[in-house]
Amino acid sequence: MKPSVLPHAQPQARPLSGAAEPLYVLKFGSSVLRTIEDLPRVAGELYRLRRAGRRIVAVVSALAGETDRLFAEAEAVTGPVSCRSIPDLVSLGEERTAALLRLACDRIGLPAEICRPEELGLETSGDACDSQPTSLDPFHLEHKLAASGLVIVPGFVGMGEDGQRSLLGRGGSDFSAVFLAGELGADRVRLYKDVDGVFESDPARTPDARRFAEVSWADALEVARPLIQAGSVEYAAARSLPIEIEAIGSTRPTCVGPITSEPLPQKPEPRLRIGLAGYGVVGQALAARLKDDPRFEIASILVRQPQRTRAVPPPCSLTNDVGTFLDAGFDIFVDALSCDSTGASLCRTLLSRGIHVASASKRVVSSHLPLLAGAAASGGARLLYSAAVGGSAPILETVSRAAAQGRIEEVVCVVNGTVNFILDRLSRGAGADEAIALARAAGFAEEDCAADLSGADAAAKLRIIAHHAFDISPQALDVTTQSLDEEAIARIEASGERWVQVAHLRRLDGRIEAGVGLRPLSELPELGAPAEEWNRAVVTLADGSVYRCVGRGAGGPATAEAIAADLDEISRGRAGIAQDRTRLAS
Ligand SMILES: NC(=O)c1ccc[n+]([C@@H]2O[C@H](COP(=O)([O-])OP(=O)(O)OC[C@H]3O[C@@H](n4cnc5c(N)ncnc54)[C@H](O)[C@@H]3O)[C@@H](O)[C@H]2O)c1
Ligand SMILES: N[C@@H](CCO)C(=O)O
Repeated sequence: MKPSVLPHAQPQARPLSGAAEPLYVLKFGSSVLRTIEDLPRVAGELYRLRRAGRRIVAVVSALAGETDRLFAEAEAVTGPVSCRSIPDLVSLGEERTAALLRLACDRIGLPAEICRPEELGLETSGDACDSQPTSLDPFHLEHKLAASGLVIVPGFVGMGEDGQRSLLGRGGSDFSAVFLAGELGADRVRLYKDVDGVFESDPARTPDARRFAEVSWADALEVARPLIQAGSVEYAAARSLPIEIEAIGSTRPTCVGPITSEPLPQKPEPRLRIGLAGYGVVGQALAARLKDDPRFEIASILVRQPQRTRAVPPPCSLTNDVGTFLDAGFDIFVDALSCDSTGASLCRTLLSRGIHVASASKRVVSSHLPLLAGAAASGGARLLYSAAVGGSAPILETVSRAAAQGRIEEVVCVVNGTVNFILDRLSRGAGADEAIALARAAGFAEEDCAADLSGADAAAKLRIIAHHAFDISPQALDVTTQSLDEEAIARIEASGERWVQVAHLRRLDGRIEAGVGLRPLSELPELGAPAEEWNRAVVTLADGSVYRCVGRGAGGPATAEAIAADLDEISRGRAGIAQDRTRLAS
């Protein structure tokens, strides 16, 4: 059956200005954003893709049931009288989700902007509550995208010919996303659903339904009508625009595009088992983050004191015995320990046995990287450690991306959340002891806070950054440090200025100069204004091009998100994960 194609206006697709990074338009509807409990997984998916260097327009629907509730509320006021202004009320559902999602992004240190209906430039025609998009003026959207790389757009709403809000008809957020993708010339448009693609029939009712890897626009209109809004499929067909349909965390979207392939039976993927060492600030935040992720199961947790009460109930029993910890059997080891010797020895042993490792410990990674990389190579395992540097600020990814483009000349960064937090508070009149106590209470500081204050923590991170920037061994780098001691604090307080602990790497006379020092922020305009525990990095190449990134440098949720993205990466390469868990015992 051929789709009936609506007569949409078809302006030429325009790439966004300065479009270096691929642009993805993603849509999160009420099947994946049912309640506020679902926000962390959606924010995590956005974080994962931003970290991988994608620019994102994220279109959201109202939370489940919200649109019906708002229509009913409107009707309670209007009765049978037809009112043009119903979209003003009903579109609040999508605006609320956009604001909630931005909060969830902020919590994990992912900058995002919201493009409100009046700024979006999406014009519509037809009935106010069942309109068709006709054109897009992306001026504000482009501006916001250039500023943060992630723009959240309330779906389902546009502006009618009379300049008032209009609605795109039920399921219209799909249409918002596909239309924006088409008009912006996006590299991908993906609609996230609670099912992993398009099936012959609803897998909730027919569990053995087969799944399409590819389904044509016309066939999608036949088999996937309840899943994808028809208008968006018709628009995509008219523009020859492929649409991806997938569940969060999936690696195999259905492509709704030019062809239909034979559907295949679904094989559920077994969960990946995680051995989590450390159940403090980071370990507990990771357990909370993975609670509803069907891909992972925390199988074993190693701690110092199993009897202590924890704020996040552990998903399995805690042990302080390494043998018992290992006996549970797992595919991935997460190092969230404060004890370096235990962490280093477990990482090395497990990597050599083929167990993948995600580490949050800059001390372990900066001191043992060549050894650990060797163990990973011999065991055929992956070693990831994004969380060890910058918390959720994707500093290592940004540096690696820059290094792939050209010769790095300089890296200037803020990489210690605790010190940045303290200096920020000092500049706002707090006393040093109070600021340090607040940083500790927030879970930013190391077990021994002296490592933060002395610059040793930043120096360890700088060594890892240098490895990614200049391909040198972390241990080979000499780093000068300056301590935030009483004398420095007195000098900073007397200056009345905002100071930063800045870490830098610079090519100088054929060697790499590296240092961690305290400077007034006014001397470092390129750093912007990193507030509280936020970290940032500015990477400059020999040709003058500049790469930047920001994120929360410390704290449970941000650090756990970086680990979750590492776990996601491991899960995506799961073909390489051996299923023989007896390796642990050997
Ligand atoms: N807190 C942060 O903001 C943050 C951010 C990024 C990285 N990190 C790193 O993550 C790791 C954990 O940090 P945290 O803040 O969660 O620390 P934490 O002190 O809150 O927790 C440490 C955990 O390690 C366990 N532990 C310590 N020694 C042990 C031993 N010998 N055997 C078994 N268990 C042991 C403790 O019982 C505790 O569960 C550290 O390497 C830290 O540098 C922390
Ligand atoms: N103590 C560290 C934790 C993140 O590595 C900091 O404050 O930056």
